[in-house]
Amino acid sequence: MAIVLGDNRYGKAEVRVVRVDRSGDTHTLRDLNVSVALSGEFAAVHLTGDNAAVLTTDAQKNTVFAFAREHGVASPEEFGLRLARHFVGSQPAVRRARVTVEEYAWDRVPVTGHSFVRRGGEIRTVRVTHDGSATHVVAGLRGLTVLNSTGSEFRGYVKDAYTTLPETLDRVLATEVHAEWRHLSPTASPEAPWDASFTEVRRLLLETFAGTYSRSLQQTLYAMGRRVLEECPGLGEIRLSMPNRHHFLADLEPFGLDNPGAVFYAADRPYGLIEGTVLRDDAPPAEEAW
Ligand SMILES: O=c1[nH]c(=O)c2[nH]c(=O)[nH]c2[nH]1
Repeated sequence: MAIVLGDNRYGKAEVRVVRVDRSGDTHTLRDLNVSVALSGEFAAVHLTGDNAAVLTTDAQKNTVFAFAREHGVASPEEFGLRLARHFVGSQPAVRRARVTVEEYAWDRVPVTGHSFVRRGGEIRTVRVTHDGSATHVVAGLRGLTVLNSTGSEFRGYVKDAYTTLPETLDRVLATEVHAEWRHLSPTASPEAPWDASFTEVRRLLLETFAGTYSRSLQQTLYAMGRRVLEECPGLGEIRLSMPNRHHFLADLEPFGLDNPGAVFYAADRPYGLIEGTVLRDDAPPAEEAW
């Protein structure tokens, strides 16, 4: 009996690359999750610790970003083919490359040429509270994921000993809106046009996110809440919770490539979490509604 190495592969999993094409006023967006798995002549790596044949998973990740910049992303198939052929063609030890690509679909928000809403994943919510006399309806949504590929800056903040974030005049602003709004009691009857009301608030949130030039996500949050209350007199209060889904500019300088807002790394965690309530100052408080 001998113990032997069986099937094996290695690579970088879930490279979250976002390619923005800014040619013209109307931007286009490709949002991919790319995984690479290489296999071939890698017995020595496992058996003796000899790394001579290893193309690092870090380099594989860099290749994904560099190819997105150099060649663009015409389709996930084209991008996957280009990568797989590159790894097999350039590395003698690699006999097989498996490139897995997930694409997240975004629809345009027609207000601007640079605003997008992600397809799917959105949930409408309702909380009804009734105690025999008073009734409260809190309607809402979560998972409304939106992105502006320009029209957002962030600067002028505190620079303490631990601040390293560079100021920016142009960044991607993306968030997953979680919003709940409280209907004032007089409108809280079963016959009220609830669907129309929901559609209207959702439209206002989306349009305001898209149409607001942002100096911070906090400012955008307030603008969204304010617009909803201005347009919907039957609402007393809106609570918003908005994670800042950071999109960091990929550093392509080591590969001799510039990156004028074209290729981003969509970070998963940690994320900034921006939360706030916007309310009418004359609305009766109703903590029990929440
Ligand atoms: O819109 C932002 N608000 C912040 O408070 C913040 N903090 C940070 O690091 N980036 C951002 N962006």
